[in-house]
Amino acid sequence: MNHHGYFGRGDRTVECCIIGTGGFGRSFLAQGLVVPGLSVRVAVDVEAAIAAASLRSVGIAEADIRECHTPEEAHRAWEAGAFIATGRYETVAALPVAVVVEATGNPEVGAHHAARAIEAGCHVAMVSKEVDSVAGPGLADMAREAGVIVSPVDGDQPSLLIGLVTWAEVLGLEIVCAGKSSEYDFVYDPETGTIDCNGTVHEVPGFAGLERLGDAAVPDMVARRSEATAALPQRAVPDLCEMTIVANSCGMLPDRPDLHCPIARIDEVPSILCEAADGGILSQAGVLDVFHCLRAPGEISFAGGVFVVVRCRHEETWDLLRGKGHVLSRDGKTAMVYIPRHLLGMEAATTVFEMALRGVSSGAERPGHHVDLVAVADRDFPAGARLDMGGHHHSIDGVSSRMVPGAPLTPQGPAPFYIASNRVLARDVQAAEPIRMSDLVLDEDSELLRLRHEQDRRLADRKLTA
Ligand SMILES: NC(=O)C1=CN([C@@H]2O[C@H](COP(=O)(O)OP(=O)(O)OC[C@H]3O[C@@H](n4cnc5c(N)ncnc54)[C@H](O)[C@@H]3O)[C@@H](O)[C@H]2O)C=CC1
Ligand SMILES: N[C@@H](CC=O)C(=O)O
Repeated sequence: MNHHGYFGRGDRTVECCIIGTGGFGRSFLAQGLVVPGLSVRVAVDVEAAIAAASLRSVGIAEADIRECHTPEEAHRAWEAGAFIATGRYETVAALPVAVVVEATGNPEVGAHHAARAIEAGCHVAMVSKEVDSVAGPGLADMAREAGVIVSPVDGDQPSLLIGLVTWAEVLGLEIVCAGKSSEYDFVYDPETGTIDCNGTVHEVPGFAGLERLGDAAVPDMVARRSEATAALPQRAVPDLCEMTIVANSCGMLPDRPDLHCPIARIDEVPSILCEAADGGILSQAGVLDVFHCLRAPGEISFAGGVFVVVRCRHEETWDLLRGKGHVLSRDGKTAMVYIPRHLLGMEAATTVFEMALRGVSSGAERPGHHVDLVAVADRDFPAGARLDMGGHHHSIDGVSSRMVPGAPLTPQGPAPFYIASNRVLARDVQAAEPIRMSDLVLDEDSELLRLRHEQDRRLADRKLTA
């Protein structure tokens, strides 16, 4: 596909506002300086000074930046052609911006910004997948009614995987499994008997002999690797959150609520993430999962990329493809096709252009509510405990996540993970129990909760599919 032809930009320029100038936001700001037809002149963070510092950090001269605290100041700065830094989206909401990129990663704040941006007539590039996992299908529907689009964003895996899945579907390939590798590889060094994961080195003496699948039985090898690396986290909330968004766009489900998350070398994926009847670990085909990329120091990484494992139907073609280096399973029944990249804000412009120039989302035109990402207590919690969300993974200490069939909120039903986050427990919760809506002290002013109720209402009115 010729991307210039696909986007048909001509001499148009798309004006954007970035909200949240952290790791993702700054990568988008930096790219905004070099993408033809992309202008990112408006930056929002918790304080104007922080947004201004982010603008400077990507090379914008101090003299070209205005810190604005009122809509009038923002208007004047816009007219003067300056870069605008502000501490509140409301200050810049009236500016003639086509796309708001929401990248705070904060579920409550992200929900507020998405709702206000839709009201302002802007498309929303929803980097904050936390919001999407709670109310994405409803938001997409609300946006459509308002004549705009809310989309997952290229640069993060949900959008990239939706692209790969739909590409495979267009080509008539049968998808056995679709997913991504986890954010950081498991780098095993046989000389030291350690695994390095994101700079933390773990002693894994039991891993010797498990480096390669060879002729071993897959379920056995997967279980032994998992046991030998019990010290390393093997489930991460963002991974399940990302697969929830893909589920709601593509109508695919996980094989188990916490995914399998096997530890696998790149060339082993189609032998592992295939049905048990073909020697793999899946109980069915057409499911979502994640693998931890196992490699040796210095070996190439999967780079948190996305993949589909597809059924090899025409033996001769796949034999040819194997000869060209494609990754087939041991018995040749399945193959992995993959994109070993996710480039954060560096590649978000393709979603911005899809929305602003083509009037389409990078996700589904009408995402359904197929899956909820819910919270489960891993230990006992007393009433009054606060479920603080924190860290790079936006996780809650002592709480894990599951992907379960999507359903409207009820007092006895499980709470979406990011509705539970940052809330106080109204009653004791025992280990291994789901955290239920009635277990939480809820703030009825919550925008996230309002959006979720709106989604549930649209589902009941059959505006959305379940
Ligand atoms: N950092 C990464 O490697 C990637 C991050 N993402 C996604 O991007 C989102 C953001 O993640 P990061 O950039 O890593 O987070 P971060 O913590 O580095 O940045 C978040 C920014 O939002 C700002 N912010 C918080 N509340 C705000 C408010 N009320 N108004 C305006 N700004 C506010 C913070 O001050 C901070 O600058 C998350 O949803 C994450 O999943 C996606 C792909 C990769
Ligand atoms: N999807 C990101 C994680 C961000 O939340 C990654 O894998 O880098």
